[in-house]
Amino acid sequence: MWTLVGRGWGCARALAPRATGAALLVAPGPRSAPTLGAAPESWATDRLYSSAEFKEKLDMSRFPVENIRNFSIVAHVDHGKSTLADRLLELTGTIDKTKNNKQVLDKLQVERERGITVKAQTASLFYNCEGKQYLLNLIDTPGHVDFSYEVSRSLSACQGVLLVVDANEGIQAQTVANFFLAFEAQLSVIPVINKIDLKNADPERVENQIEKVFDIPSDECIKISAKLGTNVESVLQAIIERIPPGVIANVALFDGVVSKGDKIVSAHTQKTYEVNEVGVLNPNEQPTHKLYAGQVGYLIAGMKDVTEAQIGDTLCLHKQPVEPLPGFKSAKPMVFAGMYPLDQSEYNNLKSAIEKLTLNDSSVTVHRDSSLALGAGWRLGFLGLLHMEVFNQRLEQEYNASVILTTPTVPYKAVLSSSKLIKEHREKEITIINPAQFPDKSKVTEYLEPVVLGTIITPDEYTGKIMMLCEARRAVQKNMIFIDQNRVMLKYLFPLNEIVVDFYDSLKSLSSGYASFDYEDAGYQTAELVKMDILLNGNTVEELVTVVHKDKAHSIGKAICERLKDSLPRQLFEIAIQAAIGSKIIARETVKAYRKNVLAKCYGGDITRKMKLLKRQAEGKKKLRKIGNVEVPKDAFIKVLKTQSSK
Ligand SMILES: Nc1nc2c(ncn2[C@@H]2O[C@H](COP(=O)(O)OP(=O)(O)OP(=O)(O)O)[C@@H](O)[C@H]2O)c(=O)[nH]1
Repeated sequence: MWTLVGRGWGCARALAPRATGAALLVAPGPRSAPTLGAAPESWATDRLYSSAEFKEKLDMSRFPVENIRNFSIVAHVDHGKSTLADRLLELTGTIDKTKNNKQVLDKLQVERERGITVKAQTASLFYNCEGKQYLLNLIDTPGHVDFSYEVSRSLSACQGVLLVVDANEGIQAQTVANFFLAFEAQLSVIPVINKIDLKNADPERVENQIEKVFDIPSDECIKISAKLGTNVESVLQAIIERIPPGVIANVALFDGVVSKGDKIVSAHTQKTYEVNEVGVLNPNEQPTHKLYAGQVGYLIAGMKDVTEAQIGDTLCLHKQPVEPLPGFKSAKPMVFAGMYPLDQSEYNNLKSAIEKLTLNDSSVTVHRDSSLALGAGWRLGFLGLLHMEVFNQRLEQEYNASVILTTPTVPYKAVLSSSKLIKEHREKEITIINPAQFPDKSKVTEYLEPVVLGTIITPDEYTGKIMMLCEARRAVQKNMIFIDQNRVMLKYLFPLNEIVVDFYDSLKSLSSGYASFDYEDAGYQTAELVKMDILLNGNTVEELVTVVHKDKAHSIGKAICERLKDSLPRQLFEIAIQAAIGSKIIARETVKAYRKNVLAKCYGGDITRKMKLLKRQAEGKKKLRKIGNVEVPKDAFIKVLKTQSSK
């Protein structure tokens, strides 16, 4: 039996060009490294494992479980994971040293542009140590909080991690989060202090931080410069010595052999497929005909779309059913936003672009939605704000799509008291991802909002300002320790909606960029939530209904009214813009009456010019949405919907 550990980018790439039959990445592959795992014994050890000759003769049956190590590299953003991965690939001969390799595992355009890793990549390295040939499966991981789902997914396939820490910056918020993910998964953690070549590097200080925060003896830290390659060989040694041999890898074979032509069944869908191809990723797909227990590889079967290729699924031979292995926790969207085509005629193109992109990123949830002002569209769920931005950027870059993305919201819950509503929803506790569906207070026992446990690491001098920022965001302090003489680690419980829009930017700007932030899901807490309506001359604007915390209602309502005032054109009569909770008005702005005379500049009697101007005015009106007697241009909605903030 095999478990489907990841689909990865490699899989999606394979899916797209093949019109029929789908690629199923059973094992996101590692890149191979130097040593003669399966190479003919006559080969010199420095022979490149990237060579065609090696790949052709690759015989995976020659790697017993005790010679396999599955590991991930985890780190805070920019601490050097990808650079270390490049060096490991070079050192093991997987890629050519002479080629000035830079972030070989980062393949998406958005990754190269933003310098971040979004999708976990993997590579099989072959390494020769003291006469033994090892297969090291390296699973590179994203750096940003939003993608910690990819991190956990990678970790579940490993027995150990390299925890990379920048020798100058030291432990950052995400280092802490990643360490605990690995610790909880009971993995061996090898601390690697990187960038020791930097002028301001202070590896001893970082060693002490590691000992203090993670309780790892400082002499276990390996000090390297991934950029220059200094001491990277010791990392390979440590992988072999400190990480236990592993059976499970990214697409792990737990038992038996899988071969081309085998009939397999998915425990998740119960569908049967024929295996068209198996192999390893070296670094691209390299067919091997067979994969054996303990090995990691990929598999191509006739799966038609990603929903059939569930991460964590168990695959087994058709005639030998097994108990499914425990699956992986699926990613849970934490941020929801509306997405609409800029022009409705683009709806179908955008639909197909979203479908293709979600093939590659199944953690995005998609529900059809429509808005009177913005037309037909979708409500998408993302893992976090950066995830949302990256998705949007990929739509634009890879599919040339122009979209309107509305202000993100979080999933609230309501415990219902009205038996009619309970019957309607078939459950007592409902999740609300669309503010328009927020149930009235008279029908609920309580409302709940998602909370996260945030970790902030900052130089001491900014602590005061940061504490004020956190308090303004309704956060509750849980812990505060000095991790060395001048760095503080703060832990706060935040309502998710308070950090979803601009918390990270505010934190960065008030700490001159020095504070780092990470968060983990901490469930739900009771909250005094209210539904806020925006009215134009007494009529509710459905698009602008929001759910807000009672204490923030006034400031948010005021901000929306002001923005709407700035973006609404004057009309022939006065317009009252109001924010209301139930029948109570909490904010108001007024747009004065005005008549736009498009003919004002037409002196004399050129009738054709006058007609043209009147026609243009009429066309402009088509883009307006009438709310009561008030005409609202689409642009006004876009401005308000896109810039609303949680303050
Ligand atoms: N001086 C120095 N710079 C390094 C070293 N290792 C990495 N860097 C630089 O640090 C920056 C970030 O390195 P990456 O390898 O992209 O970091 P990463 O952790 O993979 O980043 P994410 O994918 O965004 O999480 C790059 O500009 C690297 O060139 C090192 O040992 N010394």
